[in-house]
Amino acid sequence: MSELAVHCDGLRYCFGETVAVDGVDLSIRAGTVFGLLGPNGAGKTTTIRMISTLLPVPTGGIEVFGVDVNRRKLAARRLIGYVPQQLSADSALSGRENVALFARLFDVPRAQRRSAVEAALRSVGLEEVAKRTANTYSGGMIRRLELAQALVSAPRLLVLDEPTVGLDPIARAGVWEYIERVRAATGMTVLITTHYMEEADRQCDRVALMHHGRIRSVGAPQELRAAVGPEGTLEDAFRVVTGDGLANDEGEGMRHVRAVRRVARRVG
Ligand SMILES: Nc1ncnc2c1ncn2[C@@H]1O[C@H](COP(=O)(O)OP(=O)(O)OP(=O)(O)O)[C@@H](O)[C@H]1O
Repeated sequence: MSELAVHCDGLRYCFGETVAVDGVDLSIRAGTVFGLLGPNGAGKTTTIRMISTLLPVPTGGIEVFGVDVNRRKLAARRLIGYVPQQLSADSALSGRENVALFARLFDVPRAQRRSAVEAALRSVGLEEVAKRTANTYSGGMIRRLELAQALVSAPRLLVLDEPTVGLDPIARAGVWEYIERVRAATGMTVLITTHYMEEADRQCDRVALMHHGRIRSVGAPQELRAAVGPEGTLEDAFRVVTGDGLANDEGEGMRHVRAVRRVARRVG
């Protein structure tokens, strides 16, 4: 069997009375693109924050490339690049300065920093505009800049929380083109959360359907679709396994994220 990039066993996480993650088991093979799908509040962000060492693992276990994230947090963190849902780029800094900041934060050795920053900018097609401050970038360019920030430490696992939310279809396709290009060049494993079912269907090797803190189904998109019939979509598969739709995917939470991303760009 091929190497596992991520292995989660019996994950559970509560915020007070709210059970955000409720017994999640997950295995992600190295070199694949894996999508964690579900509506707002399903528990996706909490799950990937535990995998990325940004939240402790109170119950259950997680290994990233065989490294226990609870016991060896720093070693695990070195393997992971994380792009959060919230803006992580500083709008007052240039593209290059933003990436350089992450190179320092992630302990890229000083002698390699300059070339690592240039390589990361090149890998997302921003080398020509790297001198400009991030507040002059479009939404799609900012997302690519955030990708470069995560890539500068050459992670083996890239974790992206809703990488294309709030972008127009062309910008979304652009972000995916660069993710795919980097993956092909490096063999990196990619874990994304999304509520865009069609995008996951096109881009992911395997997906997990998450609802109310639990994984309801896992498989290749075509397997999950085929299980609901010849014309089945992932959305149909989701409805069948959860008895619920994604009707709230344009709800308060997502509107809020979009508004936050827009405002953060403007204040820069
Ligand atoms: N910091 C927090 N304090 C209290 N409750 C929280 C906190 N973060 C998340 N929750 C709750 O935990 C549950 C899971 O949230 P989570 O953000 O993991 O879901 P999600 O699937 O990523 O949705 P979204 O895409 O909206 O972030 C939700 O009920 C949410 O309200």
